[in-house]
Amino acid sequence: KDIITGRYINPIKGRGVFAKTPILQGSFILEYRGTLVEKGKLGKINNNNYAYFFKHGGRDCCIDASLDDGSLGRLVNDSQKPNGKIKKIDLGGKPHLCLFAIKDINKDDEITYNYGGQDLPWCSYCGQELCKFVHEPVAPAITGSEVTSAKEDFFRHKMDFNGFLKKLNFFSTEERKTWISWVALGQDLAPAHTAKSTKSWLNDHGVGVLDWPANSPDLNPIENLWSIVKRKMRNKRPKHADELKATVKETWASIPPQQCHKLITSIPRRIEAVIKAKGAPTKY
Ligand SMILES: C[S@@+](CC[C@H](N)C(=O)[O-])C[C@H]1O[C@@H](n2cnc3c(N)ncnc32)[C@H](O)[C@@H]1O
Repeated sequence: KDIITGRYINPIKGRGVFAKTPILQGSFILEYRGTLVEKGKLGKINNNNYAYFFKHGGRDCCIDASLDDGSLGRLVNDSQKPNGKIKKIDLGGKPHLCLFAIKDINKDDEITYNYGGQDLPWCSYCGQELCKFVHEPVAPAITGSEVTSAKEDFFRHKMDFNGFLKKLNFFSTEERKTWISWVALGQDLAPAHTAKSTKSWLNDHGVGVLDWPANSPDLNPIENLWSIVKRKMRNKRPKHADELKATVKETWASIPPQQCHKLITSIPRRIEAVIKAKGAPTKY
């Protein structure tokens, strides 16, 4: 941590790792730390942004760094022109994923390595105007537990859709479409959602909408989330509309991201249950 630091970059890229001092080619930078998960248990790893898959002794393994333990390896971003490379080092039979500098790195440069995918969502904007934005920090440095990523906030529930769109106002319409194409809006068939004006607004703004079967709240984890909010608010007695709004917001913000994550990862089980019940109601 003497030579590197974590820093919030922007709403799209989230956080990243930067050099605090020049780092010479060949130097050890950090270890990608987390929980080692071996074959047989890989199915239990939620497909998260912090899982590093690799082979060890011919077996499929993964370092699951989804738990924020304050280590910086989990914050290193992907690049097609990286200045670092992960090497697996065996210590007493246990693999360690170590990041080394593959070129001289200047102070304040972002540390990156190639995740190994050509079709990762952010690869599509390479070389475009948006690329500059993504590589230029726009926010002041925030470190430690204060670090938040607006994109994660959005995905994990804290930011509402309008907030997300506001952030997207940085971009041209075309660029916006690229980013919005990462997400699809899941909404039921309530008349307000299917109204002509809503549909044309979503269409004009390039927002994809998931196909949604009628009468299927058991497929939609938002229903469980709202029911948690309602339960938590049972004993609250707001006196007027503004107080009600504030209480809903406060209750919503008190739901830990893990709870949302749990609901999201239940989707495959929900789908299986609905198929098994041939479309009839399930326990969800
Ligand atoms: C291991 S995390 C890296 C740290 C992450 N930026 C954060 O704030 O927690 C991997 C995630 O970072 C984001 N990411 C990594 N490289 C990126 C890039 N070149 N452009 C945009 N987002 C990137 C993606 O959301 C990816 O799933």
